[in-house]
Amino acid sequence: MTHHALEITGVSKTFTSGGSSKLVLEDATFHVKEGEFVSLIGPSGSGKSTLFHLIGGLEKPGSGEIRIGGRLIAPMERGLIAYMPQNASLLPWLSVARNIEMALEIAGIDRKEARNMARKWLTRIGLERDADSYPHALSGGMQQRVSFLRALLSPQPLMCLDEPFGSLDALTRQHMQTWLLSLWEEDRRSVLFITHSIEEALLLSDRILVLSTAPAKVIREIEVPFPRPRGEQLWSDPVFNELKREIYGLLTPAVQTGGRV
Ligand SMILES: Nc1ncnc2c1ncn2[C@@H]1O[C@H](COP(=O)(O)OP(=O)(O)OP(=O)(O)O)[C@@H](O)[C@H]1O
Repeated sequence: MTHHALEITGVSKTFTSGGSSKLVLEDATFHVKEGEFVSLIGPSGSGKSTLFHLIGGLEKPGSGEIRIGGRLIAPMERGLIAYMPQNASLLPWLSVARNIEMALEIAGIDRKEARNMARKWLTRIGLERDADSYPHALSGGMQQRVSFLRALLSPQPLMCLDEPFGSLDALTRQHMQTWLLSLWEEDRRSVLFITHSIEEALLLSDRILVLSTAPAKVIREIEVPFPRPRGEQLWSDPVFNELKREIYGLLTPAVQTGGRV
């Protein structure tokens, strides 16, 4: 029997602090198929990062089930996803090359082979000359590339990317999107991707889940119809612009609150 890469069923989460409590996720239910690229788009504070923390075992769900590769995960069970947080999470005391080698060694590759592979990959992403630098010496875009590469080379079949390009300037972000797309289209890992950019979601995803304000629910599911490989030619596709308008409409406050302001 084949399993989905990720299945979230009826997941709720309430945060309690200082005597007050906030329901952040209510009965969240969705899945990511094997090899599928799914984006979550929703208002700020709707609970997207919280969802990732539950999947990654950093927080405990209040109720509901999370299955990764068909297996029900225990609350706070870690190590089952390749995770890339909002800010590049490189180990500052290791060189760029060592940061990559570590991901490979964790995947069970021996040190010598990891070293060769890291050099090869750094050359592929145009950072061969930075292999021995420390992360702080790299620009934000370069750090994000290394951080993405670490997630890509991690052994877990599901990658969860939390707004990986949010802190980059518009031009670097566009380069990173097409770069990620070309790498991803080669081996099609299962991806759950958080973004605030409608264009980014349309360019990258097979499916987009639009979330409501907290407590977050999936208010619309959009199958993105464009064939792959995709590229910047999409920007001028009329269907792209139609979908963009539709999602934009779903994210306006009036729709989000059901007419209540
Ligand atoms: N550990 C925590 N304790 C208390 N409240 C929390 C905690 N973590 C998150 N929250 C609250 O849960 C809500 C959802 O936060 P979350 O970071 O998941 O939203 P988000 O959709 O990822 O937002 P953004 O798009 O701005 O990154 C927010 O109101 C936040 O303040």
